[in-house]
Amino acid sequence: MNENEPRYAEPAELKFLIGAGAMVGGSGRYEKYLADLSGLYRDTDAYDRALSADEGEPTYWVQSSSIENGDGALTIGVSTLNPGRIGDEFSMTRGHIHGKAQCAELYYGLAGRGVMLMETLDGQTRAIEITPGVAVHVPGHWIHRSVNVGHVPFTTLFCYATDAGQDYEVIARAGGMAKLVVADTARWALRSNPDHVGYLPSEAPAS
Ligand SMILES: O=P(O)(O)OC[C@H]1O[C@](O)(CO)[C@@H](O)[C@@H]1O
Ligand SMILES: [Fe+2]
Repeated sequence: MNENEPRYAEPAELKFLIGAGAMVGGSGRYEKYLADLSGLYRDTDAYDRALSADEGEPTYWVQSSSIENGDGALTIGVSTLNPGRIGDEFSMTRGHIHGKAQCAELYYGLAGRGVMLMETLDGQTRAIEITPGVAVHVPGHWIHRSVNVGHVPFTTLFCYATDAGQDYEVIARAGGMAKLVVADTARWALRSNPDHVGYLPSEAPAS
């Protein structure tokens, strides 16, 4: 280490502008647009129609604070997912399992109404609704995806180990997650994904 480099990371103050789905004080930001989400929704005709009517707003955006690296470091941030439907599936994130599959994650609802859809490689599913004040503690080894089942942007605060990493291939190889979150008289319901061919437990990212 260079002797002029600070020995410790500088603590960060993070301000959550909840109505705006924004965080001040972070170090990174990315957006995902509908065009980036090809193959995510089962109804490809509905996806193509939505894409041709798309006005260029991101489907979701993520701001985060990562102030150190390596063992023990945390990434903290805010993720905002716009409402909408493609066919009868609600607007959702890509979903992933952590590259270090044993790493857990916290999601805390700040605004809107969403569902955290979680699945294991051996075929278990859980779906927990998140509204402001509700947190979901996602354990290691669970694939997870946020879904906006409301009418307004769904914003969560998240926190995970910086070196956890995200693996998107496990879902892609399985033909999507096992369950879809679809519109229903009870607002939302789970339905089996006809294209899902099952996860292979041996496909878990190396931990
Ligand atoms: O990485 P995905 O699956 O596109 O989803 C984005 C969400 O997951 C996170 O990457 C955190 O794991 C957040 O940034 C955000 O809430
Ligand atoms: Fe995650």
